[in-house]
Amino acid sequence: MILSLEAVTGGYGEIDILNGVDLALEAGSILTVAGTNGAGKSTLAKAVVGLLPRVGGQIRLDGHDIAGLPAEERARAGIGYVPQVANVFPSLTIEENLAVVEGVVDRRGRIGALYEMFPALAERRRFRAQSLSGGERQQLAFARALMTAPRVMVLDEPTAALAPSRVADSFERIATLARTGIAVLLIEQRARQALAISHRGAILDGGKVALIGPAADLLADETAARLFLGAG
Ligand SMILES: Nc1ncnc2c1ncn2[C@@H]1O[C@H](COP(=O)(O)OP(=O)(O)OP(=O)(O)O)[C@@H](O)[C@H]1O
Repeated sequence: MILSLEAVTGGYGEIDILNGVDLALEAGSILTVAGTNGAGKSTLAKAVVGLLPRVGGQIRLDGHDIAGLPAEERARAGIGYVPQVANVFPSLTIEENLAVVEGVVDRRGRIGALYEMFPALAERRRFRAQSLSGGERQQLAFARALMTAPRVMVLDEPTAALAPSRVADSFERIATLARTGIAVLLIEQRARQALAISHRGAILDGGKVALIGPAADLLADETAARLFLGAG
């Protein structure tokens, strides 16, 4: 397992939002985390990447406990993150947004590879990020996270800001990413579509994993479907 969580707790103030989460993710696989609003999905993403003020339990990357490391060190260790609200620098150009990412080996080569993966960004490389659509900004945030060649990508609702016509493309890109060996922790409201490209799925409820298993089993599980998967 490239990433494993054991009895992870944590929250923002006194109250725990995560109440003992156990999860494991294999290299090159996609694990979808679904659940109702407020279940703690974004909080879980923050716990993994190091942005939650208070975390307990164990978070292991390649067997090493990283729960005590600050976000920059987790990024350096191989964890990429695309938050729900795309974090790009609006006044910088697309190329500058990629060029300013720290800790990159072979910056030119990396930017070239990412332009191949995101042709829309390549076309607009000299434009400021503020001129991009929501979906393009998401692509830029994605590309920024990939600059450091992460081994694990944590994606918090990557399709939320997309026009419906772009959603399938985005899921396809995520599937491609996993085929390159990157492990993907995918937080999604569009649970059915996300599970369709995932190896495993977990349902978070009240800050705990209520159900976990192969994605196909979750899709076929009537209780999961009724309670958690919704129409998406
Ligand atoms: N920065 C914060 N400070 C305090 N409480 C927060 C903060 N962010 C989230 N919460 C609370 O933590 C709980 C879980 O929120 P979280 O965003 O993790 O849920 P979620 O499952 O991602 O939901 P959604 O799908 O709506 O994003 C909610 O009760 C929310 O109000």
